[in-house]
Amino acid sequence: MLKGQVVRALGAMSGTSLDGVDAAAVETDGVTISGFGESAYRPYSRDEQAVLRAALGRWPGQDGVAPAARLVEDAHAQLLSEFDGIDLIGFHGQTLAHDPAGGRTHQAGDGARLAGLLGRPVVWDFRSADMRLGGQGAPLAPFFHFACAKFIGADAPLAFLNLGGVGNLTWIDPARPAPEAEGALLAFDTGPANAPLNDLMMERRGLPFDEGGALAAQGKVVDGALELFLDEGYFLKMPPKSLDRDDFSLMLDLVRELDDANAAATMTAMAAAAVMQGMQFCPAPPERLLVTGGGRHNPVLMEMLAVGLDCPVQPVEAVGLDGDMLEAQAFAYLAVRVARGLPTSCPSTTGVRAAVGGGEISGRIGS
Ligand SMILES: Nc1ncnc2c1ncn2[C@@H]1O[C@H](COP(=O)(O)OP(=O)(O)OP(=O)(O)O)[C@@H](O)[C@H]1O
Ligand SMILES: CC(=O)N[C@H]1[C@@H]2OC[C@@H](O2)[C@@H](O)[C@@H]1O[C@H](C)C(=O)O
Repeated sequence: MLKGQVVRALGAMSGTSLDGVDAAAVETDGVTISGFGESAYRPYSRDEQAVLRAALGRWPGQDGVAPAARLVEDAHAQLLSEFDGIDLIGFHGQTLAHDPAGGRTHQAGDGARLAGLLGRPVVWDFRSADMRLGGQGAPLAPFFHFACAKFIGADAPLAFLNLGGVGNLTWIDPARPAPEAEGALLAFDTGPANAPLNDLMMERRGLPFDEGGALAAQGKVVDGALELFLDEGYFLKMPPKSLDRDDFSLMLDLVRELDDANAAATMTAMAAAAVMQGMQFCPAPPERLLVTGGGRHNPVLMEMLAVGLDCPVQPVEAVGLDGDMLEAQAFAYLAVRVARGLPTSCPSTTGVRAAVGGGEISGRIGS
């Protein structure tokens, strides 16, 4: 791929919430974002979710992993075949397990098979190269967040917060020349965000999540629970650092004795508290916190952040971005960087020893 050539890349993400696949097109040369294209979503059915859930925490070769991977590939093939005029695909796959301390991570889905099914080049396995060089393998969206900061014309430090199943924060100094430049980025997973609350809703109410924060709004945050939660060593650890979806499944125990509304309020407050704790690591106060991911649709969570932080907290829509598609767009952008041999992570985003480009390319990329 020629330097400076703008291509139309399609990114696809199947997130830790296991709700479905997001796909979105981005026009970019791998450095500058020229524009955003169409997007689409394919939810997983309840049966499909059960297959994925059964494979959570498992590694390649273990029971239930092969059917989960095939399901992920087929769901992507179905969704991505709807797009026309695509030069390159960035395929994240479905994280089933993530063990940064053990140096391994598992995203189900074979990009080579997907490339064959779609007849298009696919960049995939974005996290392994970073881990081989001592990195956490996550988060990887920060280089894209840096490009977004440039795209929106930011000229002072700002932060992006993704409230997915897990939360992740990227602090950015947009005055720096490139994302891998010293002092341009600091990134890490803040803690659990929606995943434990979703698990609580399923356990107590048979619902996938607390729509609009309605249940949490009826409850009270219980004294002492936040302190116990924040006692976890993870929150004191210096970034970079990353988490697996279920690293905090014990959180449910902290609210076991509470009624449904108080448990939901307390868990929502825990997600907010993890972010507030994380914000203290920012090298300089961000001018604003731009929130992406499904958690920005939860007004109770957003209000807790707004009250607890001393900078404006806004959904990314405030700057014209699409918070439902930012992660899919990130993998479109990262795919182009991989194709061009540019780095996708650096010491301050994943703890990797040196800036590195991660990703395998299947299929032939046009010039
Ligand atoms: N209207 C809403 N009210 C409350 N919460 C919501 C709403 N819409 C989405 N969410 C929350 O957002 C979650 C989905 O977020 P998102 O799609 O960003 O996660 P993900 O991409 O799967 O996760 P990750 O970023 O960790 O990979 C839902 O599971 C739910 O908890
Ligand atoms: C191992 C893995 O899949 N991690 C996800 C997860 O979901 C949110 C957070 O934890 C983040 O670290 C990452 O995803 C985003 C897309 C990232 O890599 O930036």
